[in-house]
Amino acid sequence: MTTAIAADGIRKRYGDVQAVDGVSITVEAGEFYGLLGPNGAGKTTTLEILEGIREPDEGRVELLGLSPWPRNTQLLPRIGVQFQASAFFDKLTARETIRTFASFYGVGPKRADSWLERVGLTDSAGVRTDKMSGGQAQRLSIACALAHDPELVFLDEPTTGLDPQARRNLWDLLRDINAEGRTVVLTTHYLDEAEVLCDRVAVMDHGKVLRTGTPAALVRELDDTVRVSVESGLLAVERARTLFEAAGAEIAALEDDGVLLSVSTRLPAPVLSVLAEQGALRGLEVRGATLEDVFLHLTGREYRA
Ligand SMILES: Nc1ncnc2c1ncn2[C@@H]1O[C@H](COP(=O)(O)OP(=O)(O)OP(=O)(O)O)[C@@H](O)[C@H]1O
Repeated sequence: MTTAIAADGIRKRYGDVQAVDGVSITVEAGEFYGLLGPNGAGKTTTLEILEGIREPDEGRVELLGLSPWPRNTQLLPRIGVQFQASAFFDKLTARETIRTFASFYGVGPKRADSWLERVGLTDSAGVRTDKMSGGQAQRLSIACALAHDPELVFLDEPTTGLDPQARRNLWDLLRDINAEGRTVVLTTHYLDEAEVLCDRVAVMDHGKVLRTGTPAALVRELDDTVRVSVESGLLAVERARTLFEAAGAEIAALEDDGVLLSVSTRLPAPVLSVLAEQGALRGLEVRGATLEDVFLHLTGREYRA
C-alpha cells in the first residue's frame, strides 16, 4: 500500500489555545479516513496543516510524498480541498462557478458541467450562488473541490447543516468518489457518519488523537455488552432471567420498564434463542456499542457534537 499522508508530531497553538497537540497519523492511498471529534477538538486545524494551508509550529507532514508547506504548487493539481464555509462569487450561477474553478486547472466546460451532474445540481445550474440553499451550496463546494479530478480529497464537515435526505445523498456521492480510487479525508462531528463512511478514523479531543482504527475494531475493543430488547409483557422478568441463565447467558442488566423488556449481555446468542423458543420476539431490537460508546470510554464523558 502507498502512503498518501504521513503526519508526525504536529502541533499548533493559537495564543493560549493548544489547538493541535502532537498529532501523528498515516493515511494510505485509497482510504476513506475520518478525523472525528466534538467542536473545538482540533480537526480543522489538523486538516489545514495536512493540506498545506497552515504552518504547524512543530512536526512533519508528507502529502503524496511531498512536503505541503511552504505551499507546494506541484501538489495543487493532485489534491482537492473543500472548506467548512465556502465563499463563492455571489453573482455567478452554479454553472459559471464550477466552470471558473475548473478553468484554473485547464479543465474545460463540458467536464466541469459533468461534476454539477454528479452532485445533483444540473437542475440548479442556472441558480445564482447567493440564492442557493445550504445543501446546494455544500454540493457546489464539493463539486468545485473535485473539478480537476484530484487523487486526494479533503472535506471539512461536508454534511453539517444538511437535512437527513441530503446527508444520505451526499454519503452516496462520497462513497462513489472513494470507490473510484480517490483517497478521501473528512472531518466530522457526526459519529454515525464516520461509522458508515470511513475505513479508519482518528478520534480526536483537545488537540490529541485518542485512538485510530476501523470503526468496527474500536467498538470491538470496548468488549461492551449488547442490548437486546423486545416488547414488554411477552415474558416476565424473573422467568426471563432463569431461562437466560439456564441457557448460559451472563446477564449484565435486565429490566422491564413497561414498554420494553431489555437485557444487556456479552453473549446475545443464547438470549435470542430463548426469546425465539418462548415466542417472545415481537419488537425485537439488538443494539451493539457504537463509536459514541468508544468516545465515552476514551474521555469519560458523553459525546456532544
Ligand atoms: N484562527 C484561530 N485563532 C485562534 N483560535 C483558533 C483559530 N482556529 C481555531 N482556534 C481554536 O483552536 C481550537 C481547535 O479548533 P478547530 O477549528 O481546529 O477544531 P475543530 O475540531 O475543527 O472544531 P469545529 O468542529 O468547531 O470546527 C478551538 O479551541 C478553536 O477555538
